[in-house]
Amino acid sequence: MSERTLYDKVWDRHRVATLPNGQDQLFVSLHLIHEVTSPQAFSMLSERGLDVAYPDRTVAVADHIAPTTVEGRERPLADETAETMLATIEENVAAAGITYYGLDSSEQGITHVVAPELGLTQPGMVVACGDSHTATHGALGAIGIGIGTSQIRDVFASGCIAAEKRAVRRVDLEGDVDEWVSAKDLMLRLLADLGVDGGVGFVYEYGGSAVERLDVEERLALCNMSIEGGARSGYVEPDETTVEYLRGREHVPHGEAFEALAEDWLSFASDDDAVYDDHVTVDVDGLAPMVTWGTNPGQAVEITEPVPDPATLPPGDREAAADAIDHVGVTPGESMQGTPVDVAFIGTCTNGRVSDFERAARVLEGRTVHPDVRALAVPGSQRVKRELEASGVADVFVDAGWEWRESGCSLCIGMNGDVIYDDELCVSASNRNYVGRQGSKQGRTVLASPATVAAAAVEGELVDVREVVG
Ligand SMILES: CC(C)[C@H](C(=O)O)[C@@H](O)C(=O)O
Ligand code: SF4
Repeated sequence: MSERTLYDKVWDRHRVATLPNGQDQLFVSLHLIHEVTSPQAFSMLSERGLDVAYPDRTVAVADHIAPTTVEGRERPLADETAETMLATIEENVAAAGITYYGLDSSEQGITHVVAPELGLTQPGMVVACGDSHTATHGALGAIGIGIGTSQIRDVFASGCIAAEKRAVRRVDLEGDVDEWVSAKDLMLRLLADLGVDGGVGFVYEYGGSAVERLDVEERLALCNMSIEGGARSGYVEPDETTVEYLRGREHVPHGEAFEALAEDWLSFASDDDAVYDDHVTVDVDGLAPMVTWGTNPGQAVEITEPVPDPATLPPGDREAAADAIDHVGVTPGESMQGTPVDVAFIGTCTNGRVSDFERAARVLEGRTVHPDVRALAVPGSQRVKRELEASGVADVFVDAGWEWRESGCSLCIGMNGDVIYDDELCVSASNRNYVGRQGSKQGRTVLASPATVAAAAVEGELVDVREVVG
């Protein structure tokens, strides 16, 4: 059969049945769980006297509440709620026989960082997780689906979810960009163009010259923020870059078995004559580094551009824009350059991987954090942390005056005690900037790439990283 997109192919491979209500019953290849959204689903399962059907397809981590200091990880945790969440997932995974990367595991980290780096996520899979950033896994040519509590229960009980097939929008990002402009910048451009609801009802297939050149870590950052644009899933077709990324990883086979599997993986790429429901092309040629000016990820501009005057925006966006401008304290008509920064944060399932820290370290080399800035580096996983410590990148951060922490979600969502205070402004390599997201209602979050965060940490204000590295 031809004319199929990757989404069609993965869907067809995993569809078990069509249900009476029109939804499809979809078999889940890999079920990732974490301490925040799994407890209730486990309770629902035991209320019905059911066991986890496929413990060997389920992998658990502790990430959201993970303290990021060694002392903070001592049990019981200081925060009672966090301790309860941790104790609950420990009990549940032990009873079900599920692999668990807890706080003392050398593989602990954020779900969406751990699964790709261990080769658990593979092309052609359906990856489900009770977390909206499950789209991340699409970077490897899988379909990542963020699911709710009752669906987590369903996967536990049957290995399947009931799901509706979405429309596929091909999103081509075309053009050449500077080496200091990353996937995060491309994504913020796309979000600014299409808005945070622009992708509702769609799955995004990312392509075009600017995407083809991205390595897998960059593709992970891109797909990660699909949900910020309203698309439940987003993916990049598997290619040789994908295959080489997975070669040698812990959960993929070796030798001939790998070559055979790789051939199957590549066959999931969309057919040349694949039919799409919609097609968007974004010209990213010469794009400057992006920053958000508001309180949603689509309120973003190039660092060289002015913050828009709400009156010039589409009528439906004006009120939110005016509120955002008021909250963040920026001036329409002026660029974000020169905005003072209190906190700098690099980490998360968007930009907490090895290459993110490496690129930021190139900015930090020989420079120090501005005296008014608190700078926090939180590797996305223990594996990322180890690798950066072995290569000397961690030393660059520490020498520049950053706090070098243990892995977890940390300041992305502030559930582990890492927060900003009062009306502090945090320039952050994370994916969400809603009011209160980082733990303070008056707090302000500016989303940017790791390189831009590093440059701001050094200068004490938002700057064009290209000027800092000169
Ligand atoms: C806590 C969790 C359910 C949530 C999500 O679904 O994404 C979190 O990871 C986030 O980023 O807001
Ligand atoms: S790092 Fe942030 S976005 Fe990612 S799973 Fe954790 S809280 Fe959610």
